[in-house]
Amino acid sequence: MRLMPPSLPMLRRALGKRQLRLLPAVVVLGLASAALEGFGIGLIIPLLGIIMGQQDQAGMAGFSAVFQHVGSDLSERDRLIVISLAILGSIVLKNILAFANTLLTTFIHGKASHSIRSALSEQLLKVGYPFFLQQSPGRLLNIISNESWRASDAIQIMLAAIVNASAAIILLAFLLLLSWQMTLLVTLGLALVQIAHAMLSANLKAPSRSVASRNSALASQMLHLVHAGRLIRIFGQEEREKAVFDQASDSVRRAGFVLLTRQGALPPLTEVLHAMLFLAVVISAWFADMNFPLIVAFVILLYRLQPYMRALQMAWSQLQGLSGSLEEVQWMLDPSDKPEPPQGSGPFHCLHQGISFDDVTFTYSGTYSDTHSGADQRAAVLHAATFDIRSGRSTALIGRSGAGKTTIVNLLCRFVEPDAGRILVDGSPLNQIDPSQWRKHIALASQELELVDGSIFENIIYGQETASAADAERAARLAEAHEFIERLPQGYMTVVGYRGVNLSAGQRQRIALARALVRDPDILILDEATNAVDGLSEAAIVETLKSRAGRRTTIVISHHHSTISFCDDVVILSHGRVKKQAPFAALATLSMDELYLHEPVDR
Ligand SMILES: Nc1ncnc2c1ncn2[C@@H]1O[C@H](COP(=O)(O)OP(=O)(O)OP(=O)(O)O)[C@@H](O)[C@H]1O
Repeated sequence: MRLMPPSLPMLRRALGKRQLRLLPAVVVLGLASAALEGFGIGLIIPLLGIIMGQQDQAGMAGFSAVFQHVGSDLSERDRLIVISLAILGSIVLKNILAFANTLLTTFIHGKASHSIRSALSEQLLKVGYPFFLQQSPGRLLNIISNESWRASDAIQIMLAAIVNASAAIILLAFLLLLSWQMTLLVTLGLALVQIAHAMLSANLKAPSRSVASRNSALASQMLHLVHAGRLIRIFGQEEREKAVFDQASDSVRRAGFVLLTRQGALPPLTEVLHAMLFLAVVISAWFADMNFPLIVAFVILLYRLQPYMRALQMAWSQLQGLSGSLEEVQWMLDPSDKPEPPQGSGPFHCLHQGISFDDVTFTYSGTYSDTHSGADQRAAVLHAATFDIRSGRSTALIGRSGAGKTTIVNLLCRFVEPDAGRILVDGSPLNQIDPSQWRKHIALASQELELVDGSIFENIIYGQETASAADAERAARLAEAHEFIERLPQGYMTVVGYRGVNLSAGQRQRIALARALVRDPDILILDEATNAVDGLSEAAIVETLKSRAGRRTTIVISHHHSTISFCDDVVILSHGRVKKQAPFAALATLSMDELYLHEPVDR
């Protein structure tokens, strides 16, 4: 049985140093309002004494006798009024303090929730790119959109538990001062109830995890419906997809039902156990021949204690019920099992001689599902690749589909790192260069890089915020995009929509190319960057690139002869191996198919 609530370190981290410093104030306010409540209830002893004409202190000792003394030098009438006003005053003050505590805990909860979401987004931005190749997007979406909110709920539950625990401690102290024997009985009873509660709560972890994993699967299904709208319709898969979605949704319902029914059994059970305890105390007090006002004060205190104790015990089971969500959030925030971001701190100012791949071997690591199904054995996609990309020249990377061209781009941009071999930049290992400095000198236009949901202008200057409207227009002209942008009713201010859905594929590509060109990069990488552009526009783009070749290092990946026609060098890849590197002029007469089939060089 766990004595600590689950994922406490994660919650502590979410609270942060500043919010943790506010926790003592929560405790003090909780203690003070409970003390006022206990004080008010204690004053019932003299109040009842006056009403019942029972002014003697028979059966009273210590603290209860102190209460019985309150206002004893006043007349009976005045004493009644003063004690009543004191009771009312303590109730008003107690509620003011309770409200102040609500404000404080709400503030802390809001800050902590924000800090969880912010930490999640930071982790997503910081983590090494292979993380996204390994993890299911549905799982990540579920953690950010669902589980993070549940983790926030856990913080609220914990804060409420602190307030309830403070109140319970004070009320127990008052009980102790009234009668230590009876309090011992109460404490023993409460401990037994807590043990029963903790044993039953332990059953909540498994269903909680099951809810979290089924929610991930449902989120994947939702993503699929959103992204595959055309695919589903053209293949007439609506009914099948509906059935798959309903199954995923129903599976969440079933897992949730198990969790909620197990959780739901706890409050009635706790209430019955508390009622039994309450009656046991009343009966014992009667047998012990306690003074009547004292019994009343004790019973009222006990009655007031019960909701706090019940809330504390429910907090325990609620935290257990949220353990699946907390574990998911904790997993995402934990950097220890995540791919590291690229390292290196060396400066990079500009490319002088060139980039060399020296015996580079690379294998994509398995996805999350592969790892879990034991199918983590992947073949290398680059085998001891050795070739040069010379500075100030244009190099074409060609090869059949799956040959490893985009993988080379991923390695160059440091999205992934070689398993063996080295990539050298002007003779220095790339992995020793500061990745952000390196990437500042690269611009990538690729079929996979999406547009952001904003205007065309925002898309062109993305990552180059200092660029002016004139810069954006110049880049758009180079990318053969200016003409069509001008024809749009809102011109450069046209909103492209999510992933650029409002534009054609060729228009999207030209904007992506303009986005790369506006950076005026040292190294320009075009990975199938114009394959959806019409022939005329593509020819014009190639002409532009040709006229500007020599000003920068350009790497072009394409299956079209015309697109690579301006290149100085060509690297031919086949099944992850470099078959040949040669000046393009020497092979320019060969068709793409002939180039792909080119005989390997002897090494
Ligand atoms: N994220 C990934 N996880 C696992 N394997 C991958 C991943 N991305 C690519 N691969 C594999 O790596 C190999 C090379 O892929 P790559 O995308 O580099 O090929 P390519 O030459 O660019 O192909 P294309 O011309 O079709 O774009 C392929 O066999 C592919 O299946």
